[in-house]
Amino acid sequence: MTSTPFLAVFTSPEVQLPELTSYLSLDGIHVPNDRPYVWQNAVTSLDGVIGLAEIGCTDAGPIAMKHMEQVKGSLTDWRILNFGWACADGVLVTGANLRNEPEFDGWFTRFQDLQNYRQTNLKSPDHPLQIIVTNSGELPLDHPVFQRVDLKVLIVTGGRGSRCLAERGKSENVVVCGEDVVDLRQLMKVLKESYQIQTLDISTGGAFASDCLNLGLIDEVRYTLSGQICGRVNSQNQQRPVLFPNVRFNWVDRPAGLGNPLIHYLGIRAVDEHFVFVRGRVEYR
Ligand SMILES: NC(=O)C1=CN([C@@H]2O[C@H](COP(=O)(O)OP(=O)(O)OC[C@H]3O[C@@H](n4cnc5c(N)ncnc54)[C@H](OP(=O)(O)O)[C@@H]3O)[C@@H](O)[C@H]2O)C=CC1
Ligand SMILES: Nc1nc(O)c(N)c(N[C@@H]2O[C@H](COP(=O)(O)O)[C@@H](O)[C@H]2O)n1
Repeated sequence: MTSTPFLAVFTSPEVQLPELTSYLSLDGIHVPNDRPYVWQNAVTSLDGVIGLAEIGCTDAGPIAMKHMEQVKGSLTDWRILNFGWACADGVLVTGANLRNEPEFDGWFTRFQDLQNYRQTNLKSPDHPLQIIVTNSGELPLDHPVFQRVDLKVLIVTGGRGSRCLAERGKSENVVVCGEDVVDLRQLMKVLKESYQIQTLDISTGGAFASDCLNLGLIDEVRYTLSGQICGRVNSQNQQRPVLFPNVRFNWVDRPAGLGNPLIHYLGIRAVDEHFVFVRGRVEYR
């Protein structure tokens, strides 16, 4: 078993496999009986912004400072995210991911060393199942993720979304979980029981992830804390998307027996002066 220091510095921004496996080891995790083991991955500014939402840059890249060549830690963030995709049986994204990233052709690792790790060490299929969750059914059906023959894609929706998709001729690989909107507990159960998903990466924005947190469905978080402070609105005075828009700190509304999420930090990493990387187990106190 690899040693997993609590606090450490990555020796290079292009963080190599031994340091990735040490930081993000899945040794000893407990996969619940009724759902996969679930982690969320996100990059966030210090004030909780996960996308600038400016015209021409609706993705997460600017928060990770991907456009700034001198910021080496953006590569580390990208490697950590890609390592999660390499380890997961399924990666879950939302309609918003597809609408905001019309050119991104799938949530699978782009690095050959991580792909080799997936296939040789984990003996997993070439790519994780691409799980796209939508309530409205308003998906761009010409998105590149639907064009790749090497990717298995599953759309999960409720009754409303399935009608919308059917009207547009899409019923293949569409699963209905819930009545009008998606029942997230049922979704997780179906992924485990019908699709054999033991490990699930949630690479969504904050709205979906915090709905899952509210229901106690996330076991682990992997956050890249970017040194940026973005402000809550974009140049058009519209709210920017944030990491925890829906977490309700209202004990009365919480499901019976489920306390508020509390992060128990498992590992903290640094690489250059712009980012801190944290991994934590979610406890529900
Ligand atoms: N910094 C980061 O790490 C990341 C940033 N992003 C960025 O975040 C922004 C989007 O964030 P955010 O608005 O929070 O979006 P989310 O990714 O959380 O997606 C919201 C959409 O997800 C679907 N959805 C939300 N909750 C549920 C639910 N309970 N059940 C079923 N479907 C649900 C709906 O899709 P529909 O409308 O189709 O019904 C909704 O519009 C984008 O700018 C994106 O680029 C995205 C991923 C990671
Ligand atoms: N943690 C993290 N770091 C980044 O740099 C990210 N971009 C994301 N977001 C996820 O990555 C997908 C592709 O994003 P880009 O188009 O490269 O910005 C995006 O769909 C999110 O799932 N997360």
